[in-house]
Amino acid sequence: MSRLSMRNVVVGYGVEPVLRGISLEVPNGSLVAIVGPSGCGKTTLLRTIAGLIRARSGEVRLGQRMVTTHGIHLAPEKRRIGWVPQDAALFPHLTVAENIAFGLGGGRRAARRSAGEERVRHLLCLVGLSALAGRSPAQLSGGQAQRVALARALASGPEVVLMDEPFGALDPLLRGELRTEVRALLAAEGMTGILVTHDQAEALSIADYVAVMRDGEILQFGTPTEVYERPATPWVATFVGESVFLPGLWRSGSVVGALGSLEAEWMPGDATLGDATLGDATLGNTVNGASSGADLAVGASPAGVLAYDESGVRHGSQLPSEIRRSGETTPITVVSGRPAAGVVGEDTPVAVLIRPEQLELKLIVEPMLAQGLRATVTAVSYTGHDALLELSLQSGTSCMARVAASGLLPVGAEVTVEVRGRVLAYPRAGD
Ligand SMILES: Nc1ncnc2c1ncn2[C@@H]1O[C@H](COP(=O)(O)OP(=O)(O)OP(=O)(O)O)[C@@H](O)[C@H]1O
Repeated sequence: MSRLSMRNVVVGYGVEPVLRGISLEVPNGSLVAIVGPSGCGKTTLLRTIAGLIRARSGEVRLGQRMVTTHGIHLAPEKRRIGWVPQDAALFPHLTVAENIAFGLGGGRRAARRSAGEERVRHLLCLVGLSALAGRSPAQLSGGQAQRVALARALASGPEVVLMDEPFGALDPLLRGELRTEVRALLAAEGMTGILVTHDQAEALSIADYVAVMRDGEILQFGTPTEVYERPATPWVATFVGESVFLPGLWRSGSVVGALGSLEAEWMPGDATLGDATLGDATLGNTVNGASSGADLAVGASPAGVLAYDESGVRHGSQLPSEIRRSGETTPITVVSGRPAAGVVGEDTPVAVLIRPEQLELKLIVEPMLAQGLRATVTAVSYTGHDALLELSLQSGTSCMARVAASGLLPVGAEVTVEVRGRVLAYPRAGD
């Protein structure tokens, strides 16, 4: 069941929309991380859910309640939303317990009265601050203040807790600790959370689902593993993690390029696929009654990319962003796709995604005996637990490999390179 559902939401401050047809289904009790470059609309998305800004069109549903739709805009205080801002924003003249009680509603006076209530004591205990109930915010560390802000947001038992960069101002160690705590707290209260973060690693490590935004659109919504291992587009791949893209040629199920012949999977990507490409795709959201996970066929023609349902009815004209039926256009997200065997033309130029950890390196000790593809280490970026090595392949192509710090190799080392697992092949725009 979806706790939060958004369909086709368009929001803007001026003429140009900032959110351009957002559709999102957040399952009950899950934690969703929203990532995307600065200015792409993450905070605007949270503000829209909270009702702090009116949508121009589209629908927002919280649980069973439609809170935004044509002509309807439920006031923020009636939405049962908890909000955790970046800087805690506690009331300086209220104690810790009173700040938490403020979240129960009724204003400051009511907060002073209800500071000793069972619910407040429970929340103080939940965030580990029972001993500091009587302190003023000025006497708290940054991490403690954020815990109070979280408890305040949870106080009224909201349907959804929105968190806008809640750990942004904290040092990395505390950040790590607090995010684990927040996840546990939301789970303990059975609440649904939406977290905006600038830290991709944080998003991938704590969220049940990650939404990757760019220019007011959600490019991909999926589990951290789906988003990292099967990014919808090359841009998403690069945004969520270290990526190496190498050119190659598609040969029915494999790609031939600088790293030899690699087993590969075709990804529909956001570029034009060329003529007569047809394959399967999985719908990432709910559209016109077709539920999340429904199978679609994806095709491409010179006019654009098309989607078909099981009965062969054409649904869309511009995947992955829209689906059309009976003249109505609904945004969709295709979370996976692959061509029917043999349909992508042989020797179609592709960009191959390789994650640095997919490259296995072996130091060449006996050059005469070494077999396979060779490379030279040209730079080392040491991060403590592991390191990124830049490599120059025999062909002159550069790529990157991640190795454990214990397997660190010096600049100039000669190695053989092998690719672990399947690689992803994206159509190369403009070829
Ligand atoms: N009150 C406002 N009035 C006019 N434009 C605004 C307003 N708030 C935000 N914007 C614009 O809307 C766009 C999206 O802003 P938003 O704050 O939602 O982005 P963001 O992804 O949260 O960015 P960041 O990661 O930097 O916090 C930006 O271009 C911003 O300049």
